[in-house]
Amino acid sequence: MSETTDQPVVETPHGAGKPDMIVLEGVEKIYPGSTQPAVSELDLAIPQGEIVMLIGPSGCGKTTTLKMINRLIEPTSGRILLDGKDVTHVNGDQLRREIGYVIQQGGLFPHFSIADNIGVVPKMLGWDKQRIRERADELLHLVGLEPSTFRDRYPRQLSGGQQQRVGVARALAADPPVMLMDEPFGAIDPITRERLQEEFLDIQRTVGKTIAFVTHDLQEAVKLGDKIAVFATGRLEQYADPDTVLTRPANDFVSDFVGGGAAVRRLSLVELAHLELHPVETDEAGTSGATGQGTAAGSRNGVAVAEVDGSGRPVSWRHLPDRDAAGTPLVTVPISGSVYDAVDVMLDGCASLVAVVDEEGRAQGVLHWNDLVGGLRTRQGHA
Ligand SMILES: Nc1ncnc2c1ncn2[C@@H]1O[C@H](COP(=O)(O)OP(=O)(O)OP(=O)(O)O)[C@@H](O)[C@H]1O
Repeated sequence: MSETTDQPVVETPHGAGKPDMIVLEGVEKIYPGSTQPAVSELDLAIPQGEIVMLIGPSGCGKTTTLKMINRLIEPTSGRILLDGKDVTHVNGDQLRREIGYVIQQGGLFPHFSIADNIGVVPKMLGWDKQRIRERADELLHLVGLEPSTFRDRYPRQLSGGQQQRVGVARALAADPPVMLMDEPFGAIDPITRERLQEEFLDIQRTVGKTIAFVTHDLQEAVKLGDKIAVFATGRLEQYADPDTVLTRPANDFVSDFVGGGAAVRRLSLVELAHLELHPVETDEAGTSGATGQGTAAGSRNGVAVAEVDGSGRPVSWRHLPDRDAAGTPLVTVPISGSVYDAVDVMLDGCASLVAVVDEEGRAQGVLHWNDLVGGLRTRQGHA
């Protein structure tokens, strides 16, 4: 176990060559009537285009920190810079129009239609109606909601996950460079939450915002964060990339917070697309083994062969080199996922191997349970 240090360990305060978009310098918050700072002498720099996850136990000052960035809460002392400009004393309302903000359950206005919810900030900025309408439709598309179905509905007519998507669309409406997200997926069931996380990463690949994101969930922090800021009460204990936080916790507090299971959590950092997978061949259902499409004669002793449906999607194992194909369930995982997702699918399906499939659902390779203990091999050029 590492020693407890007096200073927060800030290992990667800057992104490689990227300018810092959000900078907190010696920021402190002491609420009226309190003697203890809720946030104490905080230095934090978030590089442009990165997602930084703020995590820590309840009451440690995550939300206070987030709300000081858009000045919903005024810092007692210290400076906040956005894109190099000191915003500590600028007009707060003005500032908040330039910063996207997403909260739990979307925080939508119940009496506004979905389109009007998305258009709140553009309207304040004086955009004309046509432009606001077009922007709302564009963003509904981006977050996976069909505009013609959703634009005229009211928030109560949407599921929690759909409301959350609208919350993200609303925050993006005026294309702010910075987004603040306060447990946006906290109140969503685990399956929907995972889907929203994937979609959020997809959207971020398109929009490239600088994002400060509060979460309670370490797995979420590891999955979404370029960096993780771990807070104890009012204090930053470690600020580093997820792998470093999991493998080299800065002190006993972080070590205890990360807890057991760090090795399993790290599996979500290993992308299937970067792995050397076992080869797989395919036979269309109904064909005999020898004539199946894609099956090289004589190769099937050493190679897994999956039976595929008319669309080329694997449905069952026809041949497995070292086990009974008929008795082994065929489970699949998308190649855009991580080894963690593959393990999850294998455990869920009681399967000792998984077919990794592309976007169309076609088999690209196989990952075996044994690979996890025997050592995962990455493809050349990918660490
Ligand atoms: N308006 C307020 N007035 C007084 N104290 C406050 C106020 N808001 C928060 N606090 C206190 O400041 C501390 C930090 O609160 P904050 O909400 O930032 O924590 P958090 O890490 O976001 O917590 P949680 O994970 O439970 O949401 C807590 O002790 C809280 O009680």
